[in-house]
Amino acid sequence: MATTTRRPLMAGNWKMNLTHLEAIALVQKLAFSLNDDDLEKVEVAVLPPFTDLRSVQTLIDADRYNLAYGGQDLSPQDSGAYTGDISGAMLAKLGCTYVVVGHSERRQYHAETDELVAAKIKAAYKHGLTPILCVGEPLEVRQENRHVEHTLAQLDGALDGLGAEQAASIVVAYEPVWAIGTGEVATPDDAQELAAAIRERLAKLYGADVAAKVRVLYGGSVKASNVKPIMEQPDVDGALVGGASINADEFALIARYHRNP
Ligand SMILES: O=C[C@H](O)COP(=O)(O)O
Repeated sequence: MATTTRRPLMAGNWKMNLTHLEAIALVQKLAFSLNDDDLEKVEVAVLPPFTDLRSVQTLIDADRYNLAYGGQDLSPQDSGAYTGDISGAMLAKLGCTYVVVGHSERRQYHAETDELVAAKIKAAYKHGLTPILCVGEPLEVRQENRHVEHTLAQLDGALDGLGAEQAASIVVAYEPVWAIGTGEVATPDDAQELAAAIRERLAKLYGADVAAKVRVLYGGSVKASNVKPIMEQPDVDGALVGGASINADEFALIARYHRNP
């Protein structure tokens, strides 16, 4: 496998939390908790609800914070009669770098299929956004020891029709559903097993050079107290953090995990 230096990404998925005023307070606090050295070592991104994005954009631009941000979902369509949906063009106009695609909560509560996830990934690239593609198995699949094949099938489905040039910049988040919001975190070995399997599949699909560039995150009950051993795994390049990311102090500690003893 080709080796390359991948800058870790710590992305905070706020889910359906925080008003735009609370968003401003959190981003300010987060920015003050991280120094230039932290932000050189680790890329830090926030993924607020759509209603917060304009405020987050204005604050980050005005104060020149070295923080990235993005949306939690996008429509596969460019525009039109799709009530309640948000297009990639709208997110791009707000200065978003990232967009989460295929989160298990979207798959569960909005019946998102792999086909739809693949279409959303293409829409993200069309509008210059970097997808954070979420894959991962539910508890019963893990209990049947089919977690690797399940997760790789989701990956194959999501990447269907995607070229190597675009695949090289995707971010893949391995999120075992049983670890999301449950307090039950995967072991560092579990995270490494799937991160390595994802990279291997990317190498098979796109070649070793592409696979070596892709950042693979772990997500599921990440906290300041458990992030370091997960980040020490060779194929884990960051974390997609849910609950702990809406507390600025905790998320800052996660982002500067490298300072922890
Ligand atoms: O997107 C983030 C994941 O769903 C993890 O959420 P959590 O950290 O609350 O378990």
